[in-house]
Amino acid sequence: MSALILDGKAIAKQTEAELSERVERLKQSSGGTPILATILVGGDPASATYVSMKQNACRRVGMESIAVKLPEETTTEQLLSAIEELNGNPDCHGILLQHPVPEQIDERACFDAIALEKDVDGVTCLGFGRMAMGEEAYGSATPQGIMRLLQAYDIELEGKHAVVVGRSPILGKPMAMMLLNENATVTICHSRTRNLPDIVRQADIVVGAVGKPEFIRAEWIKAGAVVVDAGYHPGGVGDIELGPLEATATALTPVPGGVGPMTINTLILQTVLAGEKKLKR
Ligand SMILES: Nc1nc2c(c(=O)[nH]1)N[C@@H](CN(C=O)c1ccc(C(=O)N[C@@H](CCC(=O)O)C(=O)O)cc1)CN2
Repeated sequence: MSALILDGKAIAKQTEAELSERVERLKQSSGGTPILATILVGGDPASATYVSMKQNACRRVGMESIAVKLPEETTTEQLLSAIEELNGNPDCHGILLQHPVPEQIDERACFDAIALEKDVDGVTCLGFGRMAMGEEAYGSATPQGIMRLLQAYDIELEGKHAVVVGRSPILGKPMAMMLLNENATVTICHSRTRNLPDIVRQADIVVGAVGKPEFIRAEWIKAGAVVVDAGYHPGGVGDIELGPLEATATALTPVPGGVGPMTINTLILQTVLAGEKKLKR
């Protein structure tokens, strides 16, 4: 067996072509352009890279972005007031607060200050709750990107046992809810799960979302499983030991070029949707 490669880079590129046309049509019909505000707090180099990748993606589809850059010593109150200003800015359709923020900041309070209609990165509790209940909401960008990637390759989810390893607020938890909403049977594992390899061995679909390089070993994963790796670590490795799985899995997301590009693409797609809602009148 040779695993089908779920090529996030290719799907994102294809979607960008469609989004460029939508943005152009919106400009023609309304005179307006979808605008994403990006907020970067502090000097973490990886975060700065991801934010500039998001701004570049805005440019590629003809959108604009507003860059807010705040110093390392920013307080929760200062960040809340920057978010409030963007909430009240009629030209801004979506707000991205790059995670992680410096440790003195109450990140949850700041995420939750983002107005629901501008939460195009899907980080608010309100958005999460609505998504989990099957109501309209923008999904958290990485798990929503994974769902879009699985859908693009017609991967069946109904009745399948999905094991999500990781329970973070913007990845593992929403991932589990999204899979559940598509009628998968979902197990969420985490750092205190006992017998992790035995649970992973039962999975038809494995999602690695732990943030530790190659923590999930290839030998834990049964032949024929669908393998989704949401990790990205220096050296181009993810959370799963992917090498041997190329010969045994049904399908897998590569690192790089799998989930990462879909994360950014989903943020852009959801900002276009938010722009369309505001500008198409
Ligand atoms: N507010 C948010 N913060 C963070 C999120 C998020 O979705 N919202 N996700 C991650 C980081 N992230 C986006 O912010 C991200 C990470 C990696 C990639 C990516 O495309 N990686 C490439 C490889 C990297 C490279 O080329 O340098 C790949 O996998 O192909 C995109 C987005 C944490 N913070």
